[in-house]
Amino acid sequence: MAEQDTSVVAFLGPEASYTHQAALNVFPPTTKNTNTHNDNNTPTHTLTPHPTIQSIFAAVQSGTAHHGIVPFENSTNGSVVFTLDLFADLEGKYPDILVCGETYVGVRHCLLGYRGSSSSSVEKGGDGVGGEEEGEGEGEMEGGNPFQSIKTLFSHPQAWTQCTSFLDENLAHARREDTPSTSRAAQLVAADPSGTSAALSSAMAAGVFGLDVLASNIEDRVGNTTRFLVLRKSGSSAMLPPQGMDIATPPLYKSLITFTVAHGVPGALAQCLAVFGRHGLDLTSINTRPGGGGRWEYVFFVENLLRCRELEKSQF
Ligand SMILES: O=C(O)C(=O)C[C@]1(C(=O)O)C=C[C@@H](O)C=C1
Repeated sequence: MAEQDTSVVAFLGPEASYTHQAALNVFPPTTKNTNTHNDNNTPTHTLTPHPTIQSIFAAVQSGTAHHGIVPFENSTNGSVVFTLDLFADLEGKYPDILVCGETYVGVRHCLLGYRGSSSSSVEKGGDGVGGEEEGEGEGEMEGGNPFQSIKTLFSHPQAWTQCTSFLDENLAHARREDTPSTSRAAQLVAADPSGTSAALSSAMAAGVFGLDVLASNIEDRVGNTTRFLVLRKSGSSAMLPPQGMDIATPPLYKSLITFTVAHGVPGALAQCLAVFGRHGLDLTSINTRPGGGGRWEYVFFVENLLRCRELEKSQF
Protein backbone atom coordinates (compact mmCIF):
# COMPACT_ATOMS: atom_id res chain seq x y z
CA MET A 1 0.00 0.00 0.00
CA ALA A 2 1.51 3.30 -0.97
CA GLU A 3 2.03 5.72 1.89
CA GLN A 4 -0.65 8.39 1.74
CA ASP A 5 -1.38 11.45 3.83
CA THR A 6 -4.95 10.35 4.44
CA SER A 7 -5.54 6.94 5.94
CA VAL A 8 -8.73 5.12 4.94
CA VAL A 9 -10.86 3.49 7.65
CA ALA A 10 -13.51 0.96 6.58
CA PHE A 11 -16.65 0.60 8.71
CA LEU A 12 -20.01 -1.16 8.40
CA GLY A 13 -22.30 1.37 6.76
CA PRO A 14 -24.28 3.24 5.95
CA GLU A 15 -23.50 6.21 8.16
CA ALA A 16 -24.84 6.03 11.77
CA SER A 17 -24.36 2.31 12.35
CA TYR A 18 -22.89 1.44 15.74
CA THR A 19 -19.74 0.43 13.87
CA HIS A 20 -19.60 3.98 12.49
CA GLN A 21 -19.87 5.29 16.05
CA ALA A 22 -17.00 2.97 17.05
CA ALA A 23 -14.96 4.31 14.11
CA LEU A 24 -15.61 7.87 15.30
CA ASN A 25 -14.34 6.90 18.78
CA VAL A 26 -11.04 5.67 17.41
CA PHE A 27 -10.69 8.11 14.52
CA PRO A 28 -12.54 11.22 15.72
CA PRO A 29 -13.47 13.99 13.27
CA THR A 30 -10.48 16.14 12.58
CA THR A 31 -10.42 19.70 13.79
CA LYS A 32 -7.85 22.39 13.37
CA ASN A 33 -4.84 22.32 15.67
CA THR A 34 -5.15 18.66 16.60
CA ASN A 35 -2.61 15.98 15.91
CA THR A 36 -5.12 14.21 13.64
CA HIS A 37 -4.07 16.63 10.87
CA ASN A 38 -0.82 16.43 9.03
CA ASP A 39 1.37 19.44 8.38
CA ASN A 40 -0.77 20.52 5.40
CA ASN A 41 -3.79 20.52 7.69
CA THR A 42 -5.59 17.97 5.53
CA PRO A 43 -7.51 15.28 7.45
CA THR A 44 -5.36 12.30 8.33
CA HIS A 45 -8.16 9.79 7.91
CA THR A 46 -11.30 9.19 5.86
CA LEU A 47 -14.09 6.94 7.12
CA THR A 48 -15.51 4.76 4.33
CA PRO A 49 -18.81 2.82 4.65
CA HIS A 50 -18.92 -0.83 3.56
CA PRO A 51 -22.02 -2.99 3.01
CA THR A 52 -20.84 -6.02 5.01
CA ILE A 53 -18.27 -7.04 7.63
CA GLN A 54 -16.73 -9.33 5.00
CA SER A 55 -16.13 -6.36 2.72
CA ILE A 56 -14.27 -4.61 5.57
CA PHE A 57 -11.91 -7.61 5.92
CA ALA A 58 -11.46 -7.66 2.13
CA ALA A 59 -10.66 -3.93 2.02
CA VAL A 60 -7.99 -4.24 4.74
CA GLN A 61 -6.52 -7.39 3.16
CA SER A 62 -6.31 -5.77 -0.29
CA GLY A 63 -4.91 -2.54 1.12
CA THR A 64 -7.86 -0.44 -0.10
CA ALA A 65 -8.36 0.49 3.57
CA HIS A 66 -5.58 1.04 6.13
CA HIS A 67 -7.86 0.12 9.04
CA GLY A 68 -11.18 -1.63 9.49
CA ILE A 69 -13.62 -1.50 12.41
CA VAL A 70 -15.65 -4.64 13.13
CA PRO A 71 -18.08 -5.63 15.92
CA PHE A 72 -16.67 -8.48 18.00
CA GLU A 73 -18.77 -9.04 21.11
CA ASN A 74 -21.93 -7.71 22.73
CA SER A 75 -22.57 -7.71 26.47
CA THR A 76 -26.14 -9.03 25.99
CA ASN A 77 -25.88 -11.57 23.19
CA GLY A 78 -22.23 -12.54 23.16
CA SER A 79 -19.86 -13.06 20.25
CA VAL A 80 -20.52 -11.69 16.79
CA VAL A 81 -20.16 -14.94 14.89
CA PHE A 82 -19.92 -13.24 11.47
CA THR A 83 -16.69 -11.62 12.66
CA LEU A 84 -15.31 -14.75 14.35
CA ASP A 85 -15.83 -16.73 11.13
CA LEU A 86 -13.91 -14.11 9.14
CA PHE A 87 -11.04 -14.30 11.65
CA ALA A 88 -11.17 -18.13 11.40
CA ASP A 89 -10.62 -17.57 7.65
CA LEU A 90 -11.20 -21.18 6.63
CA GLU A 91 -10.71 -20.34 2.95
CA GLY A 92 -7.46 -18.45 3.50
CA LYS A 93 -8.79 -15.18 2.07
CA TYR A 94 -7.53 -12.88 4.84
CA PRO A 95 -4.09 -14.19 5.82
CA ASP A 96 -2.65 -10.77 6.72
CA ILE A 97 -5.38 -9.36 8.96
CA LEU A 98 -4.23 -8.30 12.43
CA VAL A 99 -6.04 -6.65 15.34
CA CYS A 100 -4.41 -3.45 16.59
CA GLY A 101 -6.97 -1.95 18.95
CA GLU A 102 -10.43 -2.07 20.44
CA THR A 103 -13.18 0.31 21.47
CA TYR A 104 -16.53 0.01 23.27
CA VAL A 105 -19.86 1.61 22.28
CA GLY A 106 -22.90 1.81 24.56
CA VAL A 107 -25.71 0.44 22.38
CA ARG A 108 -28.99 2.26 23.13
CA HIS A 109 -31.49 1.01 20.58
CA CYS A 110 -34.43 3.11 19.44
CA LEU A 111 -37.53 2.31 17.43
CA LEU A 112 -37.41 4.65 14.43
CA GLY A 113 -40.24 5.44 12.03
CA TYR A 114 -42.60 8.25 11.16
CA ARG A 115 -44.70 9.64 13.98
CA GLY A 116 -48.30 9.81 12.83
CA SER A 117 -48.17 6.42 11.14
CA SER A 118 -47.27 4.92 14.46
CA SER A 119 -48.44 7.11 17.30
CA SER A 120 -46.60 7.97 20.47
CA SER A 121 -43.04 8.13 21.72
CA VAL A 122 -42.10 6.06 24.67
CA GLU A 123 -38.98 5.68 26.70
CA LYS A 124 -38.28 2.53 28.59
CA GLY A 125 -37.72 3.01 32.28
CA GLY A 126 -35.88 0.62 34.57
CA ASP A 127 -39.05 -1.44 34.97
CA GLY A 128 -40.19 -1.83 31.40
CA VAL A 129 -41.78 0.50 28.86
CA GLY A 130 -42.78 3.38 31.02
CA GLY A 131 -42.70 7.18 30.91
CA GLU A 132 -43.78 8.90 27.74
CA GLU A 133 -41.83 11.65 26.05
CA GLU A 134 -42.94 14.46 23.75
CA GLY A 135 -45.66 13.29 21.43
CA GLU A 136 -47.37 11.59 24.33
CA GLY A 137 -50.79 10.32 23.45
CA GLU A 138 -50.67 11.73 19.92
CA GLY A 139 -52.99 9.45 17.95
CA GLU A 140 -52.72 6.75 20.59
CA MET A 141 -55.63 4.38 20.97
CA GLU A 142 -56.94 4.36 24.52
CA GLY A 143 -55.34 1.35 26.19
CA GLY A 144 -54.25 0.05 22.77
CA ASN A 145 -50.89 -0.73 21.28
CA PRO A 146 -49.29 2.53 20.09
CA PHE A 147 -47.28 0.57 17.51
CA GLN A 148 -50.18 -1.39 15.99
CA SER A 149 -49.84 0.32 12.60
CA ILE A 150 -46.25 -0.92 12.19
CA LYS A 151 -46.39 -3.92 9.90
CA THR A 152 -42.70 -4.47 9.06
CA LEU A 153 -39.65 -4.13 11.26
CA PHE A 154 -36.12 -3.87 9.90
CA SER A 155 -32.90 -4.47 11.82
CA HIS A 156 -29.61 -6.26 12.15
CA PRO A 157 -29.97 -9.81 13.59
CA GLN A 158 -27.89 -8.87 16.67
CA ALA A 159 -30.36 -6.10 17.52
CA TRP A 160 -33.44 -8.36 17.65
CA THR A 161 -31.94 -10.42 20.44
CA GLN A 162 -30.92 -7.30 22.39
CA CYS A 163 -34.53 -6.03 22.48
CA THR A 164 -36.62 -9.16 23.07
CA SER A 165 -38.82 -7.81 25.90
CA PHE A 166 -39.80 -4.64 24.03
CA LEU A 167 -40.48 -6.55 20.83
CA ASP A 168 -42.51 -9.28 22.53
CA GLU A 169 -44.58 -6.72 24.39
CA ASN A 170 -45.18 -4.21 21.59
CA LEU A 171 -44.36 -5.60 18.18
CA ALA A 172 -45.09 -9.32 18.21
CA HIS A 173 -47.55 -8.66 15.34
CA ALA A 174 -44.90 -7.15 13.01
CA ARG A 175 -42.96 -9.04 10.33
CA ARG A 176 -39.16 -8.89 10.82
CA GLU A 177 -36.64 -8.36 8.04
CA ASP A 178 -32.91 -8.74 8.65
CA THR A 179 -30.62 -6.03 7.34
CA PRO A 180 -26.80 -5.91 7.13
CA SER A 181 -26.72 -3.11 9.74
CA THR A 182 -29.07 -1.12 11.95
CA SER A 183 -28.39 2.05 9.95
CA ARG A 184 -29.32 0.23 6.72
CA ALA A 185 -32.60 -0.62 8.49
CA ALA A 186 -33.19 3.09 9.18
CA GLN A 187 -32.34 3.96 5.58
CA LEU A 188 -34.92 1.44 4.30
CA VAL A 189 -37.62 2.80 6.61
CA ALA A 190 -36.87 6.36 5.51
CA ALA A 191 -37.40 5.25 1.90
CA ASP A 192 -40.70 3.47 2.60
CA PRO A 193 -43.57 5.75 1.56
CA SER A 194 -46.22 3.54 3.23
CA GLY A 195 -45.13 4.66 6.71
CA THR A 196 -45.95 1.19 8.05
CA SER A 197 -42.36 0.14 8.66
CA ALA A 198 -39.98 0.86 11.52
CA ALA A 199 -36.34 0.12 12.38
CA LEU A 200 -34.41 -0.86 15.47
CA SER A 201 -31.52 1.54 15.13
CA SER A 202 -29.70 4.37 16.90
CA ALA A 203 -30.66 7.92 17.80
CA MET A 204 -27.84 9.03 15.50
CA ALA A 205 -29.54 7.20 12.60
CA ALA A 206 -32.81 9.06 13.34
CA GLY A 207 -30.97 12.32 12.74
CA VAL A 208 -29.11 11.14 9.66
CA PHE A 209 -32.18 9.63 7.93
CA GLY A 210 -34.80 12.13 9.14
CA LEU A 211 -36.84 9.62 11.16
CA ASP A 212 -38.76 10.08 14.40
CA VAL A 213 -37.72 8.28 17.58
CA LEU A 214 -40.89 6.33 18.48
CA ALA A 215 -39.31 4.64 21.50
CA SER A 216 -35.86 4.85 23.04
CA ASN A 217 -33.66 2.74 25.28
CA ILE A 218 -35.56 -0.38 24.25
CA GLU A 219 -32.67 -2.81 24.82
CA ASP A 220 -33.28 -5.55 27.39
CA ARG A 221 -30.25 -4.89 29.55
CA VAL A 222 -29.01 -1.71 31.14
CA GLY A 223 -25.46 -1.03 30.00
CA ASN A 224 -25.82 -2.97 26.73
CA THR A 225 -22.40 -2.50 25.12
CA THR A 226 -20.66 -3.77 21.99
CA ARG A 227 -16.91 -4.22 21.74
CA PHE A 228 -15.33 -3.43 18.38
CA LEU A 229 -11.89 -4.37 17.09
CA VAL A 230 -9.62 -2.28 14.89
CA LEU A 231 -8.01 -4.20 12.02
CA ARG A 232 -4.87 -3.53 10.07
CA LYS A 233 -2.81 -5.48 7.56
CA SER A 234 0.37 -7.16 8.73
CA GLY A 235 3.46 -5.38 7.46
CA SER A 236 1.57 -2.11 6.97
CA SER A 237 2.75 0.96 8.77
CA ALA A 238 -0.85 1.89 9.50
CA MET A 239 -0.44 3.41 12.93
CA LEU A 240 -3.34 4.20 15.19
CA PRO A 241 -3.87 7.83 16.02
CA PRO A 242 -2.63 8.72 19.49
CA GLN A 243 -6.10 9.58 20.81
CA GLY A 244 -9.53 8.04 21.14
CA MET A 245 -8.43 4.50 21.98
CA ASP A 246 -9.89 2.93 25.06
CA ILE A 247 -7.81 -0.19 24.66
CA ALA A 248 -6.42 -1.02 28.09
CA THR A 249 -3.89 1.74 28.47
CA PRO A 250 -0.22 0.84 28.78
CA PRO A 251 1.32 -1.02 30.42
CA LEU A 252 -1.47 -3.51 29.60
CA TYR A 253 -1.33 -5.25 26.22
CA LYS A 254 -4.14 -7.39 24.85
CA SER A 255 -3.77 -10.12 22.26
CA LEU A 256 -6.17 -12.23 20.21
CA ILE A 257 -4.74 -15.55 19.07
CA THR A 258 -6.46 -18.04 16.75
CA PHE A 259 -5.43 -21.70 16.64
CA THR A 260 -6.63 -25.26 16.07
CA VAL A 261 -5.53 -28.34 18.03
CA ALA A 262 -5.02 -31.94 16.97
CA HIS A 263 -8.41 -33.63 17.11
CA GLY A 264 -8.77 -36.58 19.47
CA VAL A 265 -5.49 -35.96 21.33
CA PRO A 266 -6.27 -35.97 25.06
CA GLY A 267 -5.10 -32.79 26.79
CA ALA A 268 -4.15 -30.98 23.54
CA LEU A 269 -6.21 -27.89 24.32
CA ALA A 270 -5.16 -27.83 27.99
CA GLN A 271 -1.50 -27.93 26.92
CA CYS A 272 -1.98 -24.99 24.55
CA LEU A 273 -3.73 -22.92 27.22
CA ALA A 274 -1.03 -23.74 29.79
CA VAL A 275 1.54 -21.93 27.59
CA PHE A 276 -0.26 -18.62 28.14
CA GLY A 277 -0.17 -19.03 31.93
CA ARG A 278 3.52 -19.97 31.86
CA HIS A 279 4.33 -16.67 30.17
CA GLY A 280 2.26 -14.50 32.52
CA LEU A 281 -0.63 -13.99 30.11
CA ASP A 282 -3.99 -13.54 31.78
CA LEU A 283 -6.59 -15.39 29.68
CA THR A 284 -9.66 -13.11 29.40
CA SER A 285 -11.86 -14.87 26.84
CA ILE A 286 -12.11 -18.06 24.86
CA ASN A 287 -14.40 -18.70 21.88
CA THR A 288 -14.84 -21.50 19.40
CA ARG A 289 -16.28 -21.79 15.90
CA PRO A 290 -16.63 -24.84 13.66
CA GLY A 291 -13.24 -25.54 12.12
CA GLY A 292 -14.33 -26.64 8.66
CA GLY A 293 -12.58 -30.03 8.97
CA GLY A 294 -14.43 -32.96 10.50
CA ARG A 295 -17.53 -32.58 12.59
CA TRP A 296 -16.94 -31.19 16.10
CA GLU A 297 -13.50 -29.85 15.19
CA TYR A 298 -13.01 -26.25 16.21
CA VAL A 299 -11.05 -23.07 15.67
CA PHE A 300 -10.21 -21.53 19.07
CA PHE A 301 -9.98 -17.80 19.75
CA VAL A 302 -8.13 -16.82 22.90
CA GLU A 303 -7.68 -13.32 24.29
CA ASN A 304 -4.99 -12.52 26.82
CA LEU A 305 -3.87 -9.56 28.85
CA LEU A 306 -0.22 -8.97 29.50
CA ARG A 307 1.45 -6.37 31.68
CA CYS A 308 4.35 -4.53 30.12
CA ARG A 309 6.91 -5.65 32.72
CA GLU A 310 5.81 -9.26 32.16
CA LEU A 311 6.35 -8.78 28.42
CA GLU A 312 9.94 -7.82 29.13
CA LYS A 313 10.47 -10.93 31.26
CA SER A 314 8.72 -13.34 28.88
CA GLN A 315 10.80 -15.46 26.55
CA PHE A 316 8.73 -16.82 23.70
O1 LIG B 1 -25.80 -2.80 12.76
C1 LIG B 1 -25.01 -2.01 13.27
O2 LIG B 1 -25.29 -0.83 13.50
C2 LIG B 1 -23.68 -2.50 13.61
O3 LIG B 1 -22.78 -1.73 13.75
C3 LIG B 1 -23.51 -3.99 13.81
C4 LIG B 1 -23.82 -4.47 15.21
C5 LIG B 1 -23.30 -5.93 15.43
O4 LIG B 1 -22.99 -6.61 14.48
O5 LIG B 1 -23.26 -6.34 16.59
C6 LIG B 1 -23.12 -3.62 16.17
C7 LIG B 1 -23.63 -3.30 17.37
C8 LIG B 1 -24.94 -3.78 17.84
O6 LIG B 1 -24.63 -4.83 18.73
C9 LIG B 1 -25.77 -4.31 16.72
C10 LIG B 1 -25.26 -4.52 15.49
